[in-house]
Amino acid sequence: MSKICVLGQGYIGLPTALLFANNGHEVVGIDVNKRVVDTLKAGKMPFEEKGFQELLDGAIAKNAFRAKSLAEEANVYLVAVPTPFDSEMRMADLKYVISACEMIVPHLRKGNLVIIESTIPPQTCDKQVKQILEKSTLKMCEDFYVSHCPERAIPGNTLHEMVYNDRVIGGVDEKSTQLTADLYSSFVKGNLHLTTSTTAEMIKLMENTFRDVNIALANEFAQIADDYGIDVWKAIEIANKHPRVNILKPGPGVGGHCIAIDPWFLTENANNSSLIMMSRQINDSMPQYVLKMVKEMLAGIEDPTITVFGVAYKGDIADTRATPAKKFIKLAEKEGYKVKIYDPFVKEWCYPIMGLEKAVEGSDCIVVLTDHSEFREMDPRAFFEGMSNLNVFDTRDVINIKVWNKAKFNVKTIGKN
Ligand SMILES: NC(=O)c1ccc[n+]([C@@H]2O[C@H](COP(=O)([O-])OP(=O)(O)OC[C@H]3O[C@@H](n4cnc5c(N)ncnc54)[C@H](O)[C@@H]3O)[C@@H](O)[C@H]2O)c1
Ligand SMILES: CC(=O)N[C@@H]1[C@@H](OP(=O)(O)OP(=O)(O)OC[C@H]2O[C@@H](n3ccc(=O)[nH]c3=O)[C@H](O)[C@@H]2O)O[C@H](CO)[C@@H](O)[C@@H]1O
Repeated sequence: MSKICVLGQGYIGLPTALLFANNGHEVVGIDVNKRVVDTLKAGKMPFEEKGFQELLDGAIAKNAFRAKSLAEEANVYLVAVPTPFDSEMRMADLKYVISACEMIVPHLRKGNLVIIESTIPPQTCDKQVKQILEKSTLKMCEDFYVSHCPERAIPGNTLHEMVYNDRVIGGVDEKSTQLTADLYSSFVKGNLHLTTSTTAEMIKLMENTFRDVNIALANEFAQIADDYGIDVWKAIEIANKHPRVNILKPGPGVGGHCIAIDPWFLTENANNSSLIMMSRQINDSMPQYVLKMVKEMLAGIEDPTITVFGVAYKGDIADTRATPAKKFIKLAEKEGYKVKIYDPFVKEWCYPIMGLEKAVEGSDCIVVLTDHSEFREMDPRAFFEGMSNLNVFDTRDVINIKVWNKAKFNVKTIGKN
């Protein structure tokens, strides 16, 4: 059994802390946000996902988890704080990782293990983390151990993937790797892949960059297909029957906490990363492309009102971080459109979210930006009466075109025009 201090009680740190607590360890969850700590102290989850509350209840019942604001002595420190993108410098902003490591320094003792789960640029463990932790006067690899164990669970299915995904474990030396592997084997059922810290840092970024570049390719294919008047979705489906082809889906752009950010962590120190940067640019330009297509549909309508269906960054979750919907809405407003929003998952956002009927009232066009399952099954005859014009533009190929055509909608889909 280890005593583990987990710094950062967010989407990643909290479920990780609870998995350790439910599997034989004593865990202290540390967060600088008082609201998070108070909510946990009251036995409640600060955010919702499948299975989280049960895991918290289990950890509390075992007396294996408590939350507080300041770090304390432990055998293991696990860092899961944000690593946002500094858009001005085009670099990872490591201020939270640095402050978390500084919080550990006064408590660091011989034999301790420090694990960074936050996504970090290559060599962060070997350079910045080492430099800060050695302020304790202890020496890395002699007195204390460090590893990077990147988190690769997908939002929406976090718990399952935390337990069943393979894990990459990269220590700054072999002992760090082994200590970390022993610890994670207490709850991980996937394989543990042991490597160096710099390789582990690189692997995490490569995975998300691969996805970003693949989506950029799909988005470019969609625009080419629009020029030729063919259906890119069908074309991708058939191309993917090839045993060595796997093209992802086009859409309104790439959102979320990771895929739109992590590729930049690879470019910050690279001599040549033009493909990665170009892919970022293509994905970031998709809201403009969607607006161009919507404008074509609305030609001739004066002062149009549009209704956005879905502002979550992807389907069936309430997460709006870095959602491409925000850029689309800003561009549409700049164009002079009145924008109303419906999202069955998102309850509060920087723009007001309306009930379905109110959101479509007086609207000239529905623009589907998120692939929520509800949109797949939707029959517009249940709510379209108050609309001024019957147009729908689908950026996710999610609506049932036959059903919408029956309701007399003019339907357009990205990559299908
Ligand atoms: N969310 C995901 O799906 C996901 C998946 C894989 C990897 N990651 C990576 O994991 C890391 C954490 O992401 P997240 O989504 O959990 O972030 P989050 O914003 O949900 O939570 C981070 C928490 O850390 C706290 N914090 C900040 N500085 C602190 C400090 N010095 N000490 C203690 N707490 C501190 C914040 O108050 C916040 O509650 C990031 O590097 C992210 O890129 C996230
Ligand atoms: C390599 C990988 O799998 N990494 C995952 C990823 O999780 P995520 O939720 O951020 O990832 P996605 O589901 O890819 O969504 C991102 C955006 O891309 C859009 N999209 C997606 C597929 C597609 O075909 N066409 C699209 O347009 C989608 O709508 C959304 O806006 O990063 C996490 C943190 O590092 C990882 O932990 C997690 O494993």
